[in-house]
Amino acid sequence: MADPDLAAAIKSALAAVEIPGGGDLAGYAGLSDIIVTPSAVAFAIAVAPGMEAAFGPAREQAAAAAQQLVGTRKVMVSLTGGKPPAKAGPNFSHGKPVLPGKTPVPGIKRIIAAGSGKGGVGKSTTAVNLALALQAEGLRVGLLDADLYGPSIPKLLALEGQPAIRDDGIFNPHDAFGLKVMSIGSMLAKDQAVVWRGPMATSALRQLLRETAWGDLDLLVVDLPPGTGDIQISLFQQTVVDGVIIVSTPQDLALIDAKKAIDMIRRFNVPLLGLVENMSYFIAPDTGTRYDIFGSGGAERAAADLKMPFLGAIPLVMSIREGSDAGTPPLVSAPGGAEATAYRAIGQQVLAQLPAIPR
Ligand SMILES: Nc1ncnc2c1ncn2[C@@H]1O[C@H](COP(=O)(O)OP(=O)(O)OP(=O)(O)O)[C@@H](O)[C@H]1O
Repeated sequence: MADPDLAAAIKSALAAVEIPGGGDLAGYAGLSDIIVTPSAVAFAIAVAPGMEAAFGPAREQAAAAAQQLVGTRKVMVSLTGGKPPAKAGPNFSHGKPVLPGKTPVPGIKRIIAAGSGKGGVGKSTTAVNLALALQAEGLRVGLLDADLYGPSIPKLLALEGQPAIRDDGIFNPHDAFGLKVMSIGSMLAKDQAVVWRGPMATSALRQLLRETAWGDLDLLVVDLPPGTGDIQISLFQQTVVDGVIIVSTPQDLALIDAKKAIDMIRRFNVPLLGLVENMSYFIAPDTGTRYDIFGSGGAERAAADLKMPFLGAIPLVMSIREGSDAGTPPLVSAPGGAEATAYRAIGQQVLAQLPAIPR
């Protein structure tokens, strides 16, 4: 069945799901769009605060009804708190309609995410240095490590200990070089393996995002896990993400994987800010000579093919690896150096792509 037909069939099936207070889910104003991807089907039900438990059975019935129609695709139905939207019409953010179910995170003006098609391409390193680069532009910036399956931000920023928890159960984020930082990694014992099942992962994300005292932030950078899984779906469903940057290495294989991630982001109508090519070229530490070890221009051409901006290239340099491993990113250890300059140029491109941030 074609994707739009499948979404329509699921919506029809939801007419059989009763909701608290009378009526059915298909006709409920808090039902989001039904997103169909090659491997998953996802939608959200926005409910008034305190109504989550009452809507639990409707959520389960909706998931079961959808599962019957979608074969092996994975079904994700999330209940999102906050006020359901008024029936009168859609909300708007930056002139675009906001899907029902999406609620802003109080105090945060913009949210951007760093994603990649596969692991190990330097997404977390890029997210950290991009956050610092945006801070260097005068913004108040936070960083959320949503890579629940392989959190690396605590190491990259040398975060120590666990975040403090206030009496009301809200986390106080870490402060790292002026950034407000939360990572699931700082809540785990060292080297503890994490196996998150879908619902646990999404509720951990919700908690990190919404139960952290971020204060007033101009921008939050979210480090996503690689690929196209529960965390991405959950983030895009529950709040307005102003844009995603895709990090890729120059090898074609990585770009093929990146294409899948890009396709998914487009399906969720989240703006793609552009492609960053990491470990793009090598600079000899002794002579400063540049070597295009994988050929040049691959990611730039790929960005053009994918109709998305090319944000810039980051060299493959030992100082990035060593500084990252030691918890001192280049933006901190050598703010005027070539690496920091490359990240700052990308930060400026990102800001140029985003809607202006009100001050
Ligand atoms: N430009 C670079 N030059 C040299 N080393 C780099 C560069 N970018 C990242 N690295 C190194 O590559 C390794 C992987 O980086 P990182 O953890 O940021 O990748 P990732 O894509 O977030 O991976 P995962 O998704 O598995 O967490 C790290 O050891 C990091 O220090």
